[in-house]
This record gives sequence, C-alpha cells and structure tokens, in this order.
Amino acid sequence: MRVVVSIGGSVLAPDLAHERVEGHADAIEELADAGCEIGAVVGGGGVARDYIGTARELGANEIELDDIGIDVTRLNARLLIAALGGRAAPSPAKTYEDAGEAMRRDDVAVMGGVVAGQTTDAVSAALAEYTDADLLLYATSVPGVFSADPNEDEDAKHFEEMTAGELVDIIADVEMNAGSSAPVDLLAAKLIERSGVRTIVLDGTDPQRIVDAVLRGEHDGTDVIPEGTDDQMTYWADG
Ligand SMILES: Nc1ncnc2c1ncn2[C@@H]1O[C@H](COP(=O)(O)OP(=O)(O)O)[C@@H](O)[C@H]1O
Ligand SMILES: O=c1ccn([C@@H]2O[C@H](COP(=O)(O)OP(=O)(O)O)[C@@H](O)[C@H]2O)c(=O)[nH]1
Repeated sequence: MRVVVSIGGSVLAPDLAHERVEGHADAIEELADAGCEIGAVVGGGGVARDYIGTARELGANEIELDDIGIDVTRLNARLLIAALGGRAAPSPAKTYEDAGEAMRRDDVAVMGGVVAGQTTDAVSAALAEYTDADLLLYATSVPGVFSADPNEDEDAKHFEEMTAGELVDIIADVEMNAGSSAPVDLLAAKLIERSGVRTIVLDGTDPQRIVDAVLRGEHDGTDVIPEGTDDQMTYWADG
C-alpha cells in the first residue's frame, strides 16, 4: 500500500521539541514496517508564519513570502529526516520525480514545499497523484474538515464523510495568502477531486492516530470519498 502523509508544521513542529518529531518518525517507521511505501510532506507551521510576517512588514511580495515559507518547510523536513535516520532519503525531495524514485527504492521520501503559490497540502495531493497512492492522509491540528473554521465558529459542523467536490466548495471560501490556514488548500482539493485518491483529514497531534487510520481504518476525522465509488473503504489490515 502506497501512502502519502501530509504533516502540518503546526503538528510536527509547533516548537522544536525533539520528542514530537521522534513520535512522528516512529509512526512512519511503524507504517513502513507494516509494508507501506511512504511519502511524507512536511509543512512550515508557526515558524513559517513568523518569518512570513516579518518579511511582509519588510515589504516582501507574496511570491517572495512563499519562497521563505518553502525554505522553512524544508527545514522542518530535515528534522523528520534526521529522526528517521537511514529509513529516509537524505535530503528533502524538490521534485515529485525524486520523491517517487526514493519511494520505489523503499526509502521514506520526505518533502517540503515545491513552488510558490500553494501550500504543502497541494504538494501532498500532487505526490499522491504522481505516485498513484492508495491513500492520502492529512495530519492537521483540527479533527477534520468542518463547515466553517472551528476555531472561529463554534457552530461549525464536523464532516465524517464528504465528496471531493464538497471539499472543493468548502475550501473555496477560505482566503488564500502566504501563511494562511485551512485543513487543505484549494489546489489540493482540486487535485484530490481530479485524481480520485482516497483521502483522510484528521487531528494528527498524536501520531498514533495516523497509524490507526492507515493500518486499521480507525479515525475520528473526515473521509473524503472519491466520487463514483461506494462508501466502503478497504484498509491495509483487510488484506
Ligand atoms: N472549514 C474548516 N475546517 C477545518 N479547519 C479549518 C476550516 N477553515 C479554516 N480552518 C483552520 O485550518 C487550520 C488548519 O490549518 P493549518 O493551521 O495550516 O494546519 P497545518 O499546519 O496542519 O497545515 C485549523 O486550525 C483551522 O483553524
Ligand atoms: O509548495 C509550497 C509549499 C509551501 N509554500 C509556502 O510556505 C508556507 C508554509 O507551508 P504550509 O502552509 O504548507 O505549512 P503549514 O502552515 O500548513 O504547516 C505556505 O503558506 C506558503 O506560503 C509555498 O509557497 N509552496
């Protein structure tokens, strides 16, 4: 089973505690030991937003700000690579081709950002499409996709399940700026819709939830169901 795991910077590195990064590396190793081919894409989190905020005050334009964000995602990717030791390709892949080659070698491929104008959510969806992944999992800081930002609107409704088209509609309303917050960005939602990859969005602050979702199909997040399929997902544990 080929899996792309997108780990938000807010989940992997809200601070630089090494135990948290080790916990995520352990989860990825558990998946690899169970026979999964893994691509991991790491976000920039609060550190990226801090840099972007300062550079915006200094007059940098949005593309320059995105490039700063990409640099931070690659720094975070290097932390995960350090924790994975010999299991990971030694530097963050800068192209989908390099990441795909690493996965074919049975290395864990770790990526940060790729190009301005998007977020690592889109990188994850593109890597899933490029590698024809069986599952794309977003480990973020909220327990899935809601009808509105759950940190802003206490009446926001949680989706246990939604179609990729519904995901596109929800995300289209979220503002898009360097450093902006959304469970997945609009390009990611469109790529998910196009590729039909099975997708889960969950609270990944405890990395064991990622393992439970991939290996056992157990999670409290949101299943994004490819259109034109029935609702029954088959999980690795089912054979
Ligand atoms: N419709 C929505 N459903 C869920 N979360 C949302 C929604 N709209 C905005 N958000 C915000 O998106 C944030 C997740 O994005 P972000 O902080 O960039 O996470 P990550 O670092 O995991 O990519 C949440 O903290 C939440 O406040
Ligand atoms: O391919 C990419 C990936 C990231 N970014 C920039 O880097 C920031 C941080 O990445 P991301 O939002 O994915 O990290 P998160 O905040 O979700 O952890 C983004 O807001 C963008 O400004 C980009 O321009 N292109």
